[in-house]
Amino acid sequence: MSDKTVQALAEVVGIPLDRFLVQLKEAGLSATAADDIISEEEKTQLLAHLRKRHGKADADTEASPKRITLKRSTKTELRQSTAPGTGAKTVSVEVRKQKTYIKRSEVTANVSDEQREAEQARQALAALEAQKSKQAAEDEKRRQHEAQLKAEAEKLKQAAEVITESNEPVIAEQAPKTEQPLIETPIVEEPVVEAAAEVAPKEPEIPRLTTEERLELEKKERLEAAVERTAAKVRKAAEAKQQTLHKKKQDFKPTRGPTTTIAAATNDATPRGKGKKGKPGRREKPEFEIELQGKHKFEKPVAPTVHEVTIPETIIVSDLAAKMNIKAAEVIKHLMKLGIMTTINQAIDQETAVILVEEMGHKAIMQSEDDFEQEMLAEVFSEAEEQKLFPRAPIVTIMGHVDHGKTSLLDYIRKTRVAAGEAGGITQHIGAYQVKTDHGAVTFLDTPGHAAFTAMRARGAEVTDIVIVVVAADDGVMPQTKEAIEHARAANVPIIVALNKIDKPAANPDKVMQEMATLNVVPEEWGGDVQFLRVSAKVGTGIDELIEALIVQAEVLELKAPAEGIASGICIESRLDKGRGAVATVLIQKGTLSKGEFVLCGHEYGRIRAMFDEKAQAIKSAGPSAPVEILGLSGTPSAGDEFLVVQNERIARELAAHREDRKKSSRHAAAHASKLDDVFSRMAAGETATLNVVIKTDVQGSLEALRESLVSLSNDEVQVKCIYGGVGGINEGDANLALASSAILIGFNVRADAVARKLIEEKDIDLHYYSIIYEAIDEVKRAINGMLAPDIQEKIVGLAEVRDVFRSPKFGAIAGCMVTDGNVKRNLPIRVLRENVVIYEGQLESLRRFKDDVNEVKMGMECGIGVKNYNDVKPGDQIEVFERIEVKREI
Ligand SMILES: Nc1nc2c(ncn2[C@@H]2O[C@H](COP(=O)(O)OP(=O)(O)OP(=O)(O)O)[C@@H](O)[C@H]2O)c(=O)[nH]1
Repeated sequence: MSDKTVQALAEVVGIPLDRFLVQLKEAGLSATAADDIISEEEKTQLLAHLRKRHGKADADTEASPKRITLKRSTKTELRQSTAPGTGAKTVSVEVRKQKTYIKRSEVTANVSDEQREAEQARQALAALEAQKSKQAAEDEKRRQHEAQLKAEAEKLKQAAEVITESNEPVIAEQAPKTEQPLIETPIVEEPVVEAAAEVAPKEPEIPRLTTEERLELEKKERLEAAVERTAAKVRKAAEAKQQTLHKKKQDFKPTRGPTTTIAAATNDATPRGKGKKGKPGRREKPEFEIELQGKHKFEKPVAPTVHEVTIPETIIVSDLAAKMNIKAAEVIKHLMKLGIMTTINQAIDQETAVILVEEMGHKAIMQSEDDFEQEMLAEVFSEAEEQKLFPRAPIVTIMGHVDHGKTSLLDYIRKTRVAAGEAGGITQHIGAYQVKTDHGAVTFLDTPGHAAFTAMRARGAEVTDIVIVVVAADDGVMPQTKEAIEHARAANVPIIVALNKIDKPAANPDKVMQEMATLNVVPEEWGGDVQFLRVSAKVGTGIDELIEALIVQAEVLELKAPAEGIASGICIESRLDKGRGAVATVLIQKGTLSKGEFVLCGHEYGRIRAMFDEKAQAIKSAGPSAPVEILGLSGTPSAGDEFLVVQNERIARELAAHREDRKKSSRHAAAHASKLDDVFSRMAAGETATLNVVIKTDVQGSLEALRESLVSLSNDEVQVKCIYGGVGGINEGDANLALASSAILIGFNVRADAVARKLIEEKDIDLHYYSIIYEAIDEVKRAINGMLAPDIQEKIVGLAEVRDVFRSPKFGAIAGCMVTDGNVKRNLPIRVLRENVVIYEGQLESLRRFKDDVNEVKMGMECGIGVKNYNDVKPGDQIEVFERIEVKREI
């Protein structure tokens, strides 16, 4: 044990300091002040002195402890005199290690017994008073605190029961201890001890709390308070949940399955929370429970929803997914299971879509492309009665070879015939005009050339009634003359031949007639069925006769149309006018079109704000075969688009939207253009017995050979029909013709130009390039017989345009090129094209970028190309790089 100060020791033994100092002095110790240190020896000396003073034998001194040690529990015997004259009573005293001690009365040796007793009683009372008031204050404080806690969580007290209960014994434990006469030192005969022993049981000493104990107590109190608060929260939340659930149960309607699920789930969770007996257990998604009380709540579907999915002839994957209310990725995944690889923007056919939809548990409703339109149109025509048919003016297109006078002829007719009869003449070109004669009217489509004619046909618009084939009498039949004839025949439109430039001395109409006859266009005067008229677009010779011939032909054709009722027709051309908006020239085919009516044209619609004729005069209405300009459409429709009057804007809008959708789908859908691959299957299905081909070759000789060979492949089951054959590269007209006639395009040593390529790609026209005749024949033969073998197809991998030609002593002619498409690769075979016709086939000798030899040059880059064994490359030529790949085919 360490040395202590006088003050500390006085406190330990519970004697007032000044009295303790006196005792020290009596014991002969040197310490005189409170701060003086008392050593262990001095302590022993003090103890010996005290013992001596209290009458203990000196002999005891030997056995007495040499030091004062506070033991945890020591038992000693005290002798106490109960009354004067009686013997002393032995009291057994147990000393426990306590942190609080009873204050002992000051013992003074010098005072008399009475005085001592009085003094002791006074001091004991004072101490008691002080302790009592202190204890009372502490009790009051605790009571207040408890009252506060109880007020806070009165209802939830049991939540904190365990803790409260567990605390109580602690306090109770302390109480009995205070009742025990705890004496620091066994000074038996000291009256002070007597007093203490007597007083203590009556008025229990209140333990004086040390700082540590106070802190401990405060800590416990804080903990209790925290527990009470948390318990209160838990209780509150539990009550709220209980109320909500109760309310939910009351609100529950049998039809609302999802709510039941949630309620049940929440109910299950409740006991779990309570299981921890008031302890704040982990609550699962409290926000969710709070949300339940609000209006917005998630209702989890309990059963799969079956959608009725209308499926058009083709449908884009993303649209199909939207109709089933699922993600496109799901559709793609299911399609993959069906063995079909698609992308989100790809169209799938109706049959596949139906299988998929049914597989996914929905109901598929097959819808024809025209179902909706027919439905709507039925609405349009519901009021239309059987209309009486009246003869109508023929609609005429002029075709012919370059410079043979098509435009001149149209101009002459327009200027003379229209301007002569009508004041003001034609002030603007609107794509079509009408000529009136004594015998009737004739409508000319002011778009000369077979390209426009076929383009319109390719869009499905059969507008023309009669074709005038113009042949310059001084020039004769030329390639485009033949094309014009082929196109007219393909459209099954009667021909009238205008032998133009008859005013020219060199004109030789008989020679032209002969040439035409070889093309199976035999003049009437020679016993044929085609009218030939000698005209001059320059001087006007034979123009009247030409118009008369047209009227006669129209009569033969018995062209008739209802003059009244709902109007319909074809859009000839359209443009966007700065001041007037969308302007469309339409050709009325049926009925009467009036200003103010709602019109649907292609996927544009609107109310006709104004209507003009070819002389730009405002008109209120127009009948069959009349070309008119209309204002008020939402946009510019395409040439060949059908127009139709509808009852109201709603129908116009809905039909327009439907057509727009259709257009979107058809753009993605596989084109319906004929394919060599599926000829046999179509034949087998009884769909076709004809294989139409359009042939373009490098030279006339190849054309004839190929045409004859292909046509001769016809058998009892299938007929190969050459719709058109010509010399030169494949142009837009050829592509349109192939599309319009569902024909296969064959290019023999020729290539398609850029415009044609675009169209071929867009419409997915079946184009085949050949450089060996028997290969072409063989392939068509196999297609007919349904024996398509693995096909060696040529794939064009790159195209370079020759910009300049240099001479190199080493390589000869080097073509300075720009790669315009794909990649030019050094090791692949090449062809040199001039005006889309193959002029050479061979290998590359060198491929350079600047001075470096390279293996590949990409699109948009310049390069130098040396062609092996060929030095005749010219600027403007194209060098085509191709490879042969094997494609397995299926029928
Ligand atoms: N002498 C004479 N010249 C004519 C006649 N018709 C047209 N021409 C001339 O032939 C040339 C070509 O006439 P166009 O009307 O441009 O021929 P086109 O067929 O329309 O030509 P493209 O538009 O290039 O296809 C012009 O110089 C006309 O003046 C005619 O009957 N007699």
